[in-house]
Amino acid sequence: MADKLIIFDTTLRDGEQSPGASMTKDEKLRIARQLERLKVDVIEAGFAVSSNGDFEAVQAIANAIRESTICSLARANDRDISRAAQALADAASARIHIFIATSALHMEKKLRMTPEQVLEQSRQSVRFARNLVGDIEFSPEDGYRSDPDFLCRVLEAVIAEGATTINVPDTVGYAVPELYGNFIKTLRERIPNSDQAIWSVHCHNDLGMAVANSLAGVQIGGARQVECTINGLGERAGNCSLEEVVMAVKTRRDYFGLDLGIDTRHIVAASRMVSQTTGFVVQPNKAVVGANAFAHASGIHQDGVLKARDTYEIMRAEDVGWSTNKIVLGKLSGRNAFKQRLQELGVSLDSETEVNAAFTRFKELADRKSEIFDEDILALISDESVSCEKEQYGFVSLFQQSETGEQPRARIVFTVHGREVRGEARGNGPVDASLKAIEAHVRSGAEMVLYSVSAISGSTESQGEVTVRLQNSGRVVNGVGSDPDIVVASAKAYLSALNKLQSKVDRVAAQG
Ligand SMILES: CC(=O)SCCNC(=O)CCNC(=O)[C@H](O)C(C)(C)COP(=O)(O)OP(=O)(O)OC[C@H]1O[C@@H](n2cnc3c(N)ncnc32)[C@H](O)[C@@H]1OP(=O)(O)O
Ligand SMILES: CC(C)C(=O)C(=O)O
Repeated sequence: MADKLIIFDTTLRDGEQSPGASMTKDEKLRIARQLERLKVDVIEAGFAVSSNGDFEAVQAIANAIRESTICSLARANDRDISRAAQALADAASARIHIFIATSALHMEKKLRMTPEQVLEQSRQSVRFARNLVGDIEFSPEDGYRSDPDFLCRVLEAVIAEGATTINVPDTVGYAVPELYGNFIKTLRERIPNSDQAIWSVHCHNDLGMAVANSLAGVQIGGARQVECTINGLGERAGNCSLEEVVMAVKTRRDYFGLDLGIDTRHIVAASRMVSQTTGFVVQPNKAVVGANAFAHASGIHQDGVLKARDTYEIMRAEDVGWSTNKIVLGKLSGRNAFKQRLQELGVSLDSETEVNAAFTRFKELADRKSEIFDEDILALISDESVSCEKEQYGFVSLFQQSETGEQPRARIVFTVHGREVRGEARGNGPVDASLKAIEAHVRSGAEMVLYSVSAISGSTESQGEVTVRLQNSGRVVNGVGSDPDIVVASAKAYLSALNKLQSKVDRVAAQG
């Protein structure tokens, strides 16, 4: 059987150390329940001594969560440890995480203690904690920048006192993968009782290498616990991101050869919950949980994914909690993706010529608009000019000008039986001026009985759809036009209605 990699989530402790990410007790409890659904092995719920609120949060989580081990951080002193033990009293499975800095810099400048004092305090604190809780994790803070000889002495001593997990933090994100992996390997080889503890990694992301360093600690160093946070939240540039490290180990099981207890289908929900709670937006290109992590925007990729998803996807979106992958239509999309979307929307065009006409219009639109929504496509298809039938009037271009205090004016170019004509007019508003500019040439005499505008999708980036109803000699027709520019959409709708009026006239004439 493969070794298991223990996932220790510290979103609620180190994640909360991110400036602005502080959480209430109820928020922490809600996230803890989601972490339990995710089947995280250990949840570091807080730092019980830090405030009454955090004590209560750790206590509430310890009371409520049954499936994960609940942990509280504590400095290497009796007061912190007692408070942690008190908060964890009702946990189904409790852990106290004791830390003290071991780098020369931290000992001298911050703790103002000699190495021998730190060694003795480490020993004593673990001994004290062991009388309260069986599961003790010990972290030499700034461990990666510590003198290895001294670190070996400290870690050997705390294991002898009963520490069950040894976590080697790269507190300031200074490590690089190979060196960090070898650092842990060396410690494990040099410390005689190293195999009496589980080795753990805790990496910060100051140089963007937290995940890579953690994985090197696992693969080269032999660590079997990774400390991480949802969305990589954490002090300064954050911690190793849970979703990335978990999916790396799962996706590359061929390389890591490790089992995980995580139910990855809850990852996206956890990411959203943490993002919503803290207000820290997840960047769209964030691995695994970013909105674009499973989205394809370019034609060649879309074509590949539609034929076989694994051409461009190394993980399944569904396995991390997305409902599916996404084909995002835009200016780089190709015909195959466009046709597939038409099919999904239940649109069937009669011929390849119609599809090509629609595709050309789609590309024109995509040049003006960064994302094409399904509603845009439906509007594009319903727009009469997709039809390959001969039309009398066709839109070409529009110029309009409006300024406060000035009467708007419009100049339009459109085709009449394929020949370009121009019209110019002033009106009460830009739309009125544009339609009058058409009428200046066409002189249909039709009466407008309805004009309505709606946004096709929810943002100002979306297309406007305009419906125009014209009435003439007892005939009533509707014209629809769509465009990101609603004045252009209005002109298109008007021309479309005129075409319908004209085709009714032609049909009546043909029927004799
Ligand atoms: C690398 C990490 O992420 S470590 C975790 C960091 N997280 C936090 O600090 C968040 C919660 N912290 C807090 O709420 C507060 O800092 C508290 C309650 C822990 C302590 O508050 P205060 O008692 O006011 O002390 P303050 O924070 O100003 O200074 C820290 C003290 O702890 C000492 N100390 C720091 N680390 C340790 C340690 N691991 N073990 C023992 N003492 C320590 C410092 O030397 C300093 O002691 P001093 O007051 O004698 O100079
Ligand atoms: C307490 C320890 C594990 C820590 O957060 C760090 O060193 O970054």
